[in-house]
Amino acid sequence: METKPIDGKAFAAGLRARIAEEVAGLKASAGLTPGLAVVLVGEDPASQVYVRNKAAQTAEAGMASFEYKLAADTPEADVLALVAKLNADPAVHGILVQLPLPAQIDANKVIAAIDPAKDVDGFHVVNAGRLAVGLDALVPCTPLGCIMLLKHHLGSLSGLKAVVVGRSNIVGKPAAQLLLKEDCTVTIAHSRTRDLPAECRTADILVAAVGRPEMVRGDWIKPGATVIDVGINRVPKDDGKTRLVGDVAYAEAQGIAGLITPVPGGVGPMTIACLLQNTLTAAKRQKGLA
Ligand SMILES: Nc1nc2c(c(=O)[nH]1)N[C@@H](CN(C=O)c1ccc(C(=O)N[C@@H](CCC(=O)O)C(=O)O)cc1)CN2
Repeated sequence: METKPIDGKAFAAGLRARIAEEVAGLKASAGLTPGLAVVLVGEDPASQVYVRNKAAQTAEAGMASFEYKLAADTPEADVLALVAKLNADPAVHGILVQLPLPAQIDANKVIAAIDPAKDVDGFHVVNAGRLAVGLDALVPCTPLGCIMLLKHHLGSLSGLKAVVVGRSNIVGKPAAQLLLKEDCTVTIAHSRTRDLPAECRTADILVAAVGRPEMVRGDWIKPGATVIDVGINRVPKDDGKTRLVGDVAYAEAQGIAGLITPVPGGVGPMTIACLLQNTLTAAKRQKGLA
């Protein structure tokens, strides 16, 4: 069987172009410029790259970008004060605090302080709860991107068996909720799941979001299944440099999976494109335009 790669980079570029067009239309018709504030605390190298890319892609889409870079030893109270200021700023429609945060800051407290209407990460319990009960919500960007890719390539997901490996609040749980909303039969598997390989082999759609390099082996995949690899793991190479691998052993999946997202170039680029989509949605809702 031929295994086809899902080109998330190209899909994300198309999505960003459509968002930019809508932003231009909103500016012209309603005088509204969506604004996104991104807060980075500390100097984690990967986070610095993600935040830089977020700011650049926000500006490219014609939105207003507000960047806040705070020192690694910033007290929690200062981050909460900044969030309160951004909540009250009418030019800011979306607020994102880059994760992970330094140890002195409780991420749950910071997320809880964000106005749910501006929570473009979709991590606030109000948005998680709204998603769970089927109300309009701001949905976490990475799982939203996974569902967009799946629907684009498979059409209807109704009736398909989906296994999500990983139960994080950021990816695993919302991905499962979104698949359920698409009428999939969903299992959330994790490190304590009995016979994880056998569970994975039942999946028409296998979502790997565990953060462990190449944990999902080729013989865990049902022939013809669609594999969505959310992992972004940096592993050492022989020459002392590093390379990115996913949570799925990509080479082993060849000839077994029907479709698979590569790492890099699969789910990753969808994260920022969906952040822009959420910012546009948040801005429109705040102005009563959606
Ligand atoms: N507040 C948040 N923090 C974090 C999130 C998030 O959604 N909200 N997700 C991740 C990091 N992330 C965005 O913040 C992110 C990860 C990966 C990519 C991406 O484009 N990956 C590329 C490869 C990039 C590389 O070379 O390192 C790909 O997979 O092709 C974008 C955004 C954690 N924190």
